[in-house]
Amino acid sequence: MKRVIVGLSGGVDSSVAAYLLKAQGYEVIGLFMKNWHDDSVTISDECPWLEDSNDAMLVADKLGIPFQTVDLSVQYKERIVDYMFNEYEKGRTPNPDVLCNREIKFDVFMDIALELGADYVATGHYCRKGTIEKDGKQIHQLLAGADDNKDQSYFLCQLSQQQLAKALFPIGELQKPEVRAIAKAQGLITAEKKDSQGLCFIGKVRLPEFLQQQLKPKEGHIVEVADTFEMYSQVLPQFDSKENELEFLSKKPIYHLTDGTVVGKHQGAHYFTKGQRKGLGVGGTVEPLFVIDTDVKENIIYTGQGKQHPGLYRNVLFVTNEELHWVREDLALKDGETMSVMARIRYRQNLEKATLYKVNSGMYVEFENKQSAITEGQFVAWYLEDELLGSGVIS
Ligand SMILES: Nc1ncnc2c1ncn2[C@@H]1O[C@H](COP(=O)(O)OP(=O)(O)OP(=O)(O)O)[C@@H](O)[C@H]1O
Repeated sequence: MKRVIVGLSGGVDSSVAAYLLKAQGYEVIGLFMKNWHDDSVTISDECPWLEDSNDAMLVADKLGIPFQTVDLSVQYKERIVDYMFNEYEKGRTPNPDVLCNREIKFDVFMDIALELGADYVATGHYCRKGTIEKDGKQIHQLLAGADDNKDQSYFLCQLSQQQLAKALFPIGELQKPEVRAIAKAQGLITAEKKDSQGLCFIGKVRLPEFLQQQLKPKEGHIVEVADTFEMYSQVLPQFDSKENELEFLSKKPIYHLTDGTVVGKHQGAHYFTKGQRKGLGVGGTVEPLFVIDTDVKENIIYTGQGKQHPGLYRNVLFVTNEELHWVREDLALKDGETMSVMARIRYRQNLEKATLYKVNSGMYVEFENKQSAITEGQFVAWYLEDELLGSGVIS
């Protein structure tokens, strides 16, 4: 009998994942991980981890499976929390959920599971795994979940073939209402529990409060840039190669204090992210202000009025070789090669038509349509139909 360790979070999805595996005849063990140490960064009294671990235990009890808790707070602090602060400090916007899967759930947690004799690690993610044969080798595919509204393949975009080989996603073929119905029919106490917010570690705490614990406030200007501001010189230069054109288009414009009007003050440019609307505290404009860029060195936030402000839009982005990852290693582009794909630059964004251009120093992603708020530090992930092929950090 194959042994599976399920990451039981105390939510409905992993509860049902555990139930399904047991029904399929696996030997199932539930494992809850504690990510927070009470004296590391505080995340308010509202943090529900105790309640969650209790729910996970009750689910395991109901299903009649063994249950354990592991404390991964040290690794979590090193690999996720510190990285978060570092990235924000540099003016980039990290994605802790993607990282948590690569570094914790499918690494530290997976190693513990394998030591406990598991053949597989299962989670309650809405995605599917496919396996194909190519040149006599087994290749694992990361496929979108069947529920379009819930697909979480994006969060797993940094997984490797080795990690996928040991992963199972038991609820990937189901729709969320079906998952809830199963939980209800089985009398699992998580059946009606609200979905978690996505930010796997922040719990109920708000991001600005979290960041303020380590990043010191520093007053600076908020500048409004007019939508007539020339982002690029009016006449595009003549490009002698596609690569030069892509390089030019992938560069964000560099704004200066004098490129707009000072309209307010902020408490630290590193608390803000591109595309952000809330928290600027500047009223009286015809349309709301959006952050179009942050300059953490000069501590200035550049904003523009309205969602359509040209400063928010670009259609080319770049990923360095160091931050380029192929789930499908066998399809990795070589220098000079291109590929037509569908891509997204954030979770829940619709897939958009794009072309990948591999060059010596990294890879360009050129979208057919301009994208709003392409943000440094976030992940771009590319797909062919419902298969996620690879991903990279936007640089
Ligand atoms: N504290 C935890 N301990 C063990 N596994 C976890 C924990 N948090 C998340 N997981 C695993 O990762 C999966 C995805 O986590 P996420 O935080 O996105 O929750 P979710 O999609 O709301 O799922 P759920 O309803 O199971 O909480 C979970 O289904 C679970 O298998």
